Amino acid sequence: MTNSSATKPLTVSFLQSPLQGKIKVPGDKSISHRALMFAALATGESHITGLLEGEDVMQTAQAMQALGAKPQRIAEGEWHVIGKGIGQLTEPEDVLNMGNSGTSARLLSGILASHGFLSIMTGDGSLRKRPMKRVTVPLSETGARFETREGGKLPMAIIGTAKAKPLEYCLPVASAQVKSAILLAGLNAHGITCVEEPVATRDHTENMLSHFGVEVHVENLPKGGKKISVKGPVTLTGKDIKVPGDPSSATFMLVAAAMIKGSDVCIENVGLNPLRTGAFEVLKWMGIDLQILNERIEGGEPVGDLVIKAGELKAVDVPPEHAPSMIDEYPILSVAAAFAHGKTIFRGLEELRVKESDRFTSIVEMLRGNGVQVDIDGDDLIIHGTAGNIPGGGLVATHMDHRLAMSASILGLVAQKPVKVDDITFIRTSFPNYFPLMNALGAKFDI
Ligand SMILES: O=C(O)C1=C[C@@H](OP(=O)(O)O)[C@@H](O)[C@H](O)C1
Ligand SMILES: C=C(OP(=O)(O)O)C(=O)O
Repeated sequence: MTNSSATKPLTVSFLQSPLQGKIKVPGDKSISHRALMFAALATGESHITGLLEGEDVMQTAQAMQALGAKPQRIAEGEWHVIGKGIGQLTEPEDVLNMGNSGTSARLLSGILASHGFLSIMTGDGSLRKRPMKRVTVPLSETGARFETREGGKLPMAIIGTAKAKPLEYCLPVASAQVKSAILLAGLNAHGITCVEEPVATRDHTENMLSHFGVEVHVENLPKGGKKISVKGPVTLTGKDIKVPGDPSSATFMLVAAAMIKGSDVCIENVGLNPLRTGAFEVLKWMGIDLQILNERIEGGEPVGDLVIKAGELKAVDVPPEHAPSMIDEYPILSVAAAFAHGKTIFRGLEELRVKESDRFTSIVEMLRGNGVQVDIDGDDLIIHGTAGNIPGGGLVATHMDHRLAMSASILGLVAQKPVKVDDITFIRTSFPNYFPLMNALGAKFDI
């Protein structure tokens, strides 16, 4: 299914009517991956509700099954997992295909580094272009071996070790995937594994390890970074996990509602982990009436209901240190910036170049191809807002990137001439019911 070559284009025209109603977005993708992986590493049984059943997470489920754990679907979003225990996964009989999913590939590399068997990992055309050296270089220090294609690309062979050495590593890039890979390798190493991150990134790994009974030590550093350590080998005990709605998915609806006149939308049960909500802050800086109601803690993560009303958007200048808390939201926030009044600057976007597509370039092409002026200054993006008058009329190349496809579809709803999106199929990787939910709010996508 992942390597299916059947593309599905879509043409989107200006939407004359507002978006209204109350919806729930599917489960958080980052938390869903971790729930399946950690449940597989735990002893005993885990029960997961609200799991995202997008293709990326299903690749993780398949991989954990191929490694000997037993993930089983009970009902929509409800899964039961019989774990194997730390160090007890078993050699897969076939290649592990991680599809389009960087999180699956990188986190699993960490787990497999400290298991003493051979695995071969691959992915789809997008994932095979993405850099793996960021995990293979530090993980090699455990004693595991990684044989990659030229340039550190998938497919790769992983020869794990049951006698992994604990690592001490300072992240050269702000990446929760790299941080998590190292911590996961450390779960089955003898001694203290310590990761230092100069800028705080999403902490779902740390939170969920604690939830599974692992002692995780987190030290806040003076300049905003963190030092995280675990002493291996550890034991994880099967648990119940409640996955909150995905804030990254919710942002598509929020931006659409912010731009479309008269809109008034409520999204219930959205994850509000402060290391994920940078986009919500930016929408408020842009002048949008976004309220958070019913804030509560569920399954160890803060959640709440978001209520947004359309309004006038004004330009913002977003500093580089804000990037990790909204890294996946730049494509859709770029559409908001193009619609806004004034010149928006998004600073320090180097990490956007190594996502499902080179998102830095994809965003520039999407906007310029639809009549929006965009300037580039190193890793900064300067978007000249059109004050609600995006010309449109372009064809957006989505490059196997779900977030580009959703962003382009929303661009079409507010542009003067119809916008063509070359392929919407990859949306299934993170947000399988995106179009039905948007149409429930009144988007009238013709799919
Ligand atoms: O850890 C995670 O679940 C993720 C971390 C981020 O990637 P990086 O670690 O590459 O920044 C993000 O872009 C990705 O969608 C999910
Ligand atoms: C970057 C993303 O995911 P991944 O790295 O898991 O492919 C994303 O979902 O935007």
